[in-house]
Amino acid sequence: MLFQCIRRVTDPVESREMIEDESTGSSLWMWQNQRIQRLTVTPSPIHKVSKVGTYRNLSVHEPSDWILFETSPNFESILTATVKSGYERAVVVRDKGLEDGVERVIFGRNLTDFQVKMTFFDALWWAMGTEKTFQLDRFVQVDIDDVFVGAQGTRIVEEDVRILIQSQKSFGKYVENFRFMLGFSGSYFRNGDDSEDRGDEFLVEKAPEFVWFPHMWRHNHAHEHNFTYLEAIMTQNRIFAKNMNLPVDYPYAIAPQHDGVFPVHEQMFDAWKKVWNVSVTATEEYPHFKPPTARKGFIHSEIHVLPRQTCGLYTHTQRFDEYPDGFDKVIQSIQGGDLFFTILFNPISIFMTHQQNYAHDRLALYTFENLFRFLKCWTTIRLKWQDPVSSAKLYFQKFPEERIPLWTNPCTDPRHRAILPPSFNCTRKTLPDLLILGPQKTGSTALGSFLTLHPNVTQNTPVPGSFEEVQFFGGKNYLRGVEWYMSNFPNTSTVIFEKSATYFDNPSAAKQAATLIPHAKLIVILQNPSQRAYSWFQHLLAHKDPTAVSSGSLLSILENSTTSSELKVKQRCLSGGKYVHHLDKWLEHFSLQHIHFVDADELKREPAKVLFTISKWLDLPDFEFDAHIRFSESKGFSCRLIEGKTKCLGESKGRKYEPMTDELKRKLDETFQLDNSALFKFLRKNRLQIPEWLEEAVRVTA
Ligand SMILES: Nc1ncnc2c1ncn2[C@@H]1O[C@H](COP(=O)(O)OS(=O)(=O)O)[C@@H](OP(=O)(O)O)[C@H]1O
Repeated sequence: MLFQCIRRVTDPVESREMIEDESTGSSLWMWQNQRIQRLTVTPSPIHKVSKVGTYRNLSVHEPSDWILFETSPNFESILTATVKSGYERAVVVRDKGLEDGVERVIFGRNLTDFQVKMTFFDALWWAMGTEKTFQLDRFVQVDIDDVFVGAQGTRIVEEDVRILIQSQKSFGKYVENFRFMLGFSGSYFRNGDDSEDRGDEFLVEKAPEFVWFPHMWRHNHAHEHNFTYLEAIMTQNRIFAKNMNLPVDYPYAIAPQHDGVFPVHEQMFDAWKKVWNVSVTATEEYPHFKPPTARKGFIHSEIHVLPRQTCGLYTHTQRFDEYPDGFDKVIQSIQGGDLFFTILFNPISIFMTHQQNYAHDRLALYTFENLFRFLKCWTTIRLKWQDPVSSAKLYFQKFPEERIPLWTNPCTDPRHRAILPPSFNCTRKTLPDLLILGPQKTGSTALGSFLTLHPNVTQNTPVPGSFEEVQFFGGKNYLRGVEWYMSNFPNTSTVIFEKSATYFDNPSAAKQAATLIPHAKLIVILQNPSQRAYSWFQHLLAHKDPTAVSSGSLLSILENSTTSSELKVKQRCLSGGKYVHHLDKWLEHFSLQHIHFVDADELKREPAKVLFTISKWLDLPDFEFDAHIRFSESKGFSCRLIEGKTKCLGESKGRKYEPMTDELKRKLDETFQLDNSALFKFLRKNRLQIPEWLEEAVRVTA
């Protein structure tokens, strides 16, 4: 409620309490504990989806707990109640802002009533200023899965098919171009009694009336099979479709029980593409079956996965009186309940139904006819059908942020674990416990190599093409999926870590890492950002980066960058050093207790001490790092001692180059001044060790 400070007076006519807002001095008056008889959507610029002029009479059993507003030239009703005495008052009022210059929409009640709820969303869209761009089109697709699957006595017969065709035509009144989409597993064709077999035959005779899409040959669970087998059974289904002249016009398929779509079974995706050229599917499982309102889409391996909705009907719901919890639940869901709002909120709704819902009492036809009618009656939205390829295009245009999936750990979710291919071995540890985030050029390789000296610690197997790093989160490898990520880690019970110095300043890495490995610990190395930038520039020179080479110096890049390649070099040199800026992202997803900071200078100076602290933090048994790390005079850095031999990092780590000029150092220190001071404050506030270089940097600029 907007109003907190109120004055009560008693209305002599209705003996109800009238309340005046004193907190703002507003002249809005309201009535408490009202019973209302009718609700009418009043003309107003705010209504977008609610159809103006529609009204409904409320039952006498409705509670008398409504708060109503008195309208006036300053406050106009946008949803009007008629009360017993015949007076009209506002359930939702628009404050035109004439008193204090602020326009508002004020609700006197919670959002349980669907008209109030619709008005609330209209008001939200209005407040966000979306009224001009607001789209009223809603695309609806009704899939009838398993048109041939079902036990005898549950299946459709010829008459059901006739009614289905009629309904498809009559639904066209509400949904432009409406077509039912029929999913088939050919092996079950003519698997019923005589009348049901005739039903199947008739459906195939009438095949061109519908849009068809494949499941498997039988009701196969994809996760149980490899590519070869999946290819074979899909091909069988394809031959069936060809022999029966089923028009499979769109590259759309549905996996039985969504098995193989999420968690992704790569081999099913490959077989789909090879046999059916599939580019669109839908699932209820991403990111998870529950809650249905949070379902999303994603694109993987060029297949567009759209979210799929349930409509309260399942294979066992064939008759009105058998509906679990009573059929009233479905009616409530249609009449301003979940089903109604599913269509309202989603630009594209793909509903799953089954053949059985169109047999016997034909509950699906009842449900959708009433749902479409109800929507048509109460809203201004335009219901349409379009093919799944167009829907996928539209969906990912509207929600581009959903294109890249957010991988979860299927092994920790019983529902997902049950449909995992055997290649996902959840009995062994497959994901890292620790990430060394970098940033780049801070000594992350040295730290990782020293850490592997501990017998209870293992690193990922080296990945070719990315300096041995996995570079999964926030990078191209992320698109290769969880199974690929897991394949980089050995089967071991020790602490597993990977270091990808690209993670720290990547904008997507924190969220992706937290979604897959929420309990992982993280290490961040704090290197003087000026030194880090210079080291990165040396790295570019060593790799003969044309922009770095032609610029002549980092100073020139900092001062004169204009071209996009120069700006990119500049950004790459500077970005990683903006510690607090990037840390904010990681701290959105991980607690500070999960993050350990290493001073890069200390790592160079006293690596064994740094490693000792880390092993304590990781709860590892004591290990004498001292005895396994030696300083190499020729390298100028500490190296591992393995079987008596000094093993230093390669030439690209600990390069020999001229030190920074004073001028460049000044310029860089100046550039990082604010970032350094933010890092200093952050560490001090959280009682974390402040590196000497940072103390110095802040002192100099203070
Ligand atoms: N023990 C040891 N051996 C070799 N190098 C060491 C060591 N400790 C820290 N360093 C410093 O590490 C810098 C390279 O950092 P990274 O490994 O994080 O670089 S990378 O981003 O992974 O390429 C590298 O930067 P450059 O000196 O510019 O080559 C080193 O300064």
